Amino acid sequence: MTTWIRGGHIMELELQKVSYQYKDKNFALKGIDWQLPTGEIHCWLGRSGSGKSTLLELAAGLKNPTKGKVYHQGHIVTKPSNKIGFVFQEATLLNWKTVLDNVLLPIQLQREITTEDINYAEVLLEILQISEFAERIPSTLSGGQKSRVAIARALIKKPTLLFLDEPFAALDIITREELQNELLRLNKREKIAMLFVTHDVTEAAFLADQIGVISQGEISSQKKSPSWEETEINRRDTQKFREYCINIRHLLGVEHE
Ligand SMILES: Nc1ncnc2c1ncn2[C@@H]1O[C@H](COP(=O)(O)OP(=O)(O)OP(=O)(O)O)[C@@H](O)[C@H]1O
Repeated sequence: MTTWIRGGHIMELELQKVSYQYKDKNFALKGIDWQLPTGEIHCWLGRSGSGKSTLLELAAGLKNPTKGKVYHQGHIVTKPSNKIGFVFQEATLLNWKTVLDNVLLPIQLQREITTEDINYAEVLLEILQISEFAERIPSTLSGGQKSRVAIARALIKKPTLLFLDEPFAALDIITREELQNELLRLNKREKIAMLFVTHDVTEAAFLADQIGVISQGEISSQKKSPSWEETEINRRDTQKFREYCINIRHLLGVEHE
């Protein structure tokens, strides 16, 4: 396997001059370059309609660029692979299956489920603190609990890279922050790289090692996160974090809260 090293870092994902145009030609992504090193969390932040979801779909191999190339671990991407997981805004769980079976679904679609798979699904439910709901059906869960199931399902095939498209947009702020904390813990514990799309400045500031601001189909600016000495839970209450959020708002072109 080719391993791509850039500036001493192994690249999980690399976009090289990626362009895309919808057939009606009303919207285009223009020559986007991006590098996501192994184990980091990057956020693409932008207003509605700026092209975040389109770019994420290109990065995940759900769409193919009109021009340019996408690489995962040095291999060119033309379709989704087992090494990636995807979490969408809607949890899209099957209501006729239990939570455990929903988590195992990506495996069931490919091959026979083994005891090892079930054990791993149970570990994921435990990490995401939803073990007690394993035998429930999704329609009996809250929005936040469903999001946890969707994350567990995205991790069942042990991806090295997780794509998340505004997964917490419909949740209340407290649940949202709990799940953001959970993602950080997962990232540290399992060393999974994440590419997270959001229009929420605080969410991007909290999660990302690097933020790319997307505006009208281009990455208009990039910002590397400061190093945080505070624990992940307390970080949001610090002056340093608030100032960082203001900086990012300026990059987005937002002058007032
Ligand atoms: N299938 C499609 N055909 C034509 N245009 C599309 C299609 N899907 C999206 N677009 C257009 O592409 C642009 C970018 O859409 P995209 O969904 O990537 O933006 P976004 O930043 O993710 O927005 P949001 O935050 O509202 O989800 C928009 O102008 C949208 O109208």
